[in-house]
Amino acid sequence: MSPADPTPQVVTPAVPGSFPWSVLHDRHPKLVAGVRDAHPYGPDQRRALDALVAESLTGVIARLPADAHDAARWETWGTGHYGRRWFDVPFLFAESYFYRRILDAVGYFAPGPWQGVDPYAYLKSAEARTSSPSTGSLRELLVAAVWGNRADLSFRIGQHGGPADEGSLVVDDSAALCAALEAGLGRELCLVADNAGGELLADLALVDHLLATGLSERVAVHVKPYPYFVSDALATDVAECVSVLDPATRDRLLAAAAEGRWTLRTHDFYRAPLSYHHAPEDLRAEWSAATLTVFKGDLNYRRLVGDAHWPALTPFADVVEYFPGPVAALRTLKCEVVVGLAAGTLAALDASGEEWRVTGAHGLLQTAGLDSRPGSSPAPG
Ligand SMILES: O=P(O)(O)OC[C@H]1O[C@](O)(CO)[C@@H](O)[C@@H]1O
Repeated sequence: MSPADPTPQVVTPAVPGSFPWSVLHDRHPKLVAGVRDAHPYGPDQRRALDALVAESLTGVIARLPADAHDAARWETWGTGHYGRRWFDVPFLFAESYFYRRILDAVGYFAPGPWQGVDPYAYLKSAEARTSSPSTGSLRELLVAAVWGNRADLSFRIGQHGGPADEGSLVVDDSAALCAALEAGLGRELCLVADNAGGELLADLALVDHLLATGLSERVAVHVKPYPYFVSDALATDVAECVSVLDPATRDRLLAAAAEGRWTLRTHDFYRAPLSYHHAPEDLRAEWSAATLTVFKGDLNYRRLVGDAHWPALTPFADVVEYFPGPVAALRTLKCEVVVGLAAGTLAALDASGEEWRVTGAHGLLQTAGLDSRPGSSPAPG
């Protein structure tokens, strides 16, 4: 499919038994039960969490309270979705808004004792403290950053247990990426982080390597502005991960931060229920100023390519042509969306009888625009 072809259908949770349907129907209730049981929440918070689950399963999507600090933002982001069944709206909206509503239910934004208390911190800390950072060559660190993306706590709540060892890369552009990095493409690198814990430790090992070897002069790690999709990394998670690193790596990273060579950034749009085609100008300007932007994880991939039923053979470069600079995606496959496969790979995966798109057994390291600056392509929805 070229950018001129009709855009593919947006993913929704409408079909019973489909993967997105099972996330809303099975995974979200389990996730809420886990959060509720792990905290000394009072009756109001418990009631609000249970009501949210009931609403998502059998009700229609309610608006945020009018006095929520971001009510206007969500009014715009959710245009056309309020009052509809949760299963009848785009999957990306249903998931993102569900996570926003959990924060409302537990009082994350309300003045009081629970303000700013990350409801997923208990999972993240355990993960950070039991994972070990990766070591090795540039390629090994890049590949470790792919498999680090298995460390996704919302994924663990689902019925699929990701295998512990390395799986297969269904697209492996690591040779081209290493060559480009060694030629200076990572000079001003932007890494859009995904999960805290083991994944973030792998990402920090990569960042440290790039800075220590001089392949990067500066690295900006982009994190979420508030808790999102269970395990997504916040600045506090970065601080926690730095604290469990070996002393030499920790000192190098702290020195890089102190000198402004390693920075943390965030942007409100990172918690938007929209693909990156819709990113505001200031965020696009940050990506565009980077010599290379690396997107980590499954959700970032969905947002980068557009959360749509792309034919898997669609070239990655065509789909991300809109992106304002060279780009790499490092993820394990935990949803139905994938592009850029070779025909033989797709045939073998389909013949395997596995649910290869969603189990996390497979990963990819995909690149585009390493030697050119792409222009623009349309959003799929
Ligand atoms: O943490 P990651 O790699 O972005 O993965 C999150 C994935 O989990 C899911 O939310 C399902 O629980 C997927 O829809 C999503 O793509």
